[in-house]
Amino acid sequence: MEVHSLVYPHQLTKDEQPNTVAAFGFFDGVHQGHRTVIKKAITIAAESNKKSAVITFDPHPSVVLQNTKETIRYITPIEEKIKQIELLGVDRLYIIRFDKNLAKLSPKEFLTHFADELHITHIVAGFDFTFGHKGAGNMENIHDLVHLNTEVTTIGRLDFQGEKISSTRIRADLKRGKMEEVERLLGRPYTLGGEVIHGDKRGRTIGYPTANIKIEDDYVLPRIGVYAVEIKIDNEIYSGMANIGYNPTF
Ligand SMILES: Cc1cc2nc3c(=O)[nH]c(=O)nc-3n(C[C@H](O)[C@H](O)[C@H](O)COP(=O)(O)O)c2cc1C
Ligand SMILES: Nc1ncnc2c1ncn2[C@@H]1O[C@H](COP(=O)(O)OP(=O)(O)O)[C@@H](O)[C@H]1O
Repeated sequence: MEVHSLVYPHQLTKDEQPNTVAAFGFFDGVHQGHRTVIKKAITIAAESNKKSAVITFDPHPSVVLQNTKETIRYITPIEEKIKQIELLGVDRLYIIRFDKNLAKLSPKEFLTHFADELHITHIVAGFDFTFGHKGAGNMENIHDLVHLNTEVTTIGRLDFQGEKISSTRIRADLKRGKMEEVERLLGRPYTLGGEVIHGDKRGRTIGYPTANIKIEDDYVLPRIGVYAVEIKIDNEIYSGMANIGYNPTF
């Protein structure tokens, strides 16, 4: 997968880009709803002999729009999101930096710059996707805003047990430790990654070799507790137990 990080205004031109079908959205979690949108773009691309792409943003719009000093946490911080999107078999990923200038673009300007000028001739997004200043562009008015030759496919709402599958719902489930539900909504087990660092070397003395994982990316962590886990080290999978929390005794 080719990954392109773009800042508005980008310098790419239509002639340099392949004819592309792109899925648009923030895609935090790359959950079942997101996968349906992305897979649709891949299918259309294969049928029409075009390249498939995902257009996403970083950081989350709320960082810029609400001017928050709080660290925003993600189900899939950007590196994890890249990994998950690549696993779906997407040809190209465009990561657009969400900043104040981007937020000012009208829906029409947004489409001209990030669809037409990237040679995107087919846009795929979910029923509730919005774009442009104050989210004024949506999947209804997009038909009046896109280039005449650009096609649009809208994916209907994907539910689980009568409720929309959404990043907000998954974040809430992670915080409550409802990991089975998280897995169903994501379509895969929740994963996080980090570097193994030295601890107090206490575990090995009681028969449990431990790996202390330093989480540097901004993950939404599951509720404090002890979890059954699988650990991947150098492409080898091990079964284990993980403690998310503190050392109350030491
Ligand atoms: C089987 C097992 C039981 C543990 N029980 C406690 C405990 O009762 N209180 C505590 O503060 N930490 C407990 N720990 C956590 C350790 O203090 C330590 O944080 C952990 O093993 C990772 O660091 P290490 O590199 O020193 O092994 C336990 C760890 C293991 C593997
Ligand atoms: N449950 C769903 N069903 C259909 N499309 C969805 C669903 N959830 C998200 N999408 C679509 O996926 C893309 C990314 O959505 P985003 O706003 O990041 O998701 P969320 O609603 O999970 O916060 C958008 O095009 C959005 O419309």
